[in-house]
Amino acid sequence: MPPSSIPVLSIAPFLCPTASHDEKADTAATLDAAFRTVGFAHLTAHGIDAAQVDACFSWSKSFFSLPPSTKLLSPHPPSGSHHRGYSAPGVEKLSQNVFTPAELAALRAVPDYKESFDSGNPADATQPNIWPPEGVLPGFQPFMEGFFFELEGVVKAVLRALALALGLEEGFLERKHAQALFQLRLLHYPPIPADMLRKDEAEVARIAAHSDFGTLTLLFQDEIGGLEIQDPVSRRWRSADAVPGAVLVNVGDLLERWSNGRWCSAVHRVVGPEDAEDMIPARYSIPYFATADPGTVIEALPGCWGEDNPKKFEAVTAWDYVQMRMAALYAGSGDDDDED
Ligand SMILES: O=C(O)CCC(=O)C(=O)O
Ligand SMILES: [Fe+2]
Repeated sequence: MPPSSIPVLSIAPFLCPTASHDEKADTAATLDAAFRTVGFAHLTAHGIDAAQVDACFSWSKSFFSLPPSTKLLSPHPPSGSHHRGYSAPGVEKLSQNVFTPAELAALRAVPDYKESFDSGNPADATQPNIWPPEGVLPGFQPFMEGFFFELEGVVKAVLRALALALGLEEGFLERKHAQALFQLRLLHYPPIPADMLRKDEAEVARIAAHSDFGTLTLLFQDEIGGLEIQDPVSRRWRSADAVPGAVLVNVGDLLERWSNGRWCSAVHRVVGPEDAEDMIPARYSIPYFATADPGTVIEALPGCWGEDNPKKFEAVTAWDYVQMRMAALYAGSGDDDDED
């Protein structure tokens, strides 16, 4: 496994009102290059206090440590289109590290061994938040609502950089995300026997290889590791461990389409850490999924097509695109997978 070669760049020029045009242009060009080749970048100077990120991980641990029956008081609805609340991994006794043959068999039946809690913009009427009942984890809801809006600020800074990279007016992409119908997800991968996650003969993944649906995803992860990104050209996997103080950002499928394939939505997965022996420890991560406002028409952006580079995709609204992807995801499965 080659060491991570995901570019690390400061997004500060798009958060600082006094940044010069040259500083912005440099950052925009670096981000553009990263998204054209890797589809991912580590962003430093993103403006979110380390203490806030730590606090979010603490809330996540507190939530997932609740008894299963308490977590299920804020259940993710059975439909795939309302992405809020708690989704269980489908096996019981999550917190135990002792696996009986029956439990191992149950584990094998679970494609992605993880549990999650999703929340979104409190103003999103189509997907209302589903919080734990009053008295369960006081302070959790206000923290998540505040953190949601902090992360919105980072997404918007990235969108300003991307617009500039295309020679567009800086607010062009940001305005297409004005409603901020985004999704903040807490993810917990419980401890699991190491041999079940061996890459060659993996029986379950922490999260199977996939690409994200929307425009951009931000990701904070703990130090356990295991996130891998597939190189879009060579198809080789490279590890994408956390860079202290940075947030990872990646291109989603909608942005790949919108940019006419200029920016790549790279396939990624979470596997067991390489040096794990008997048990792979728990892992926590915090993805934040951004997408364009539902009525936005997604067709090749200016600067992404021309005579030598024709439009590759038909125009579609952001809403229709998500519906189309959801329909494909849930077709025939009859279950409630929670892919983003
Ligand atoms: O847990 C991680 O590090 C990655 C999560 C992810 O890729 C996703 O939820 O889409
Ligand atoms: Fe993902």
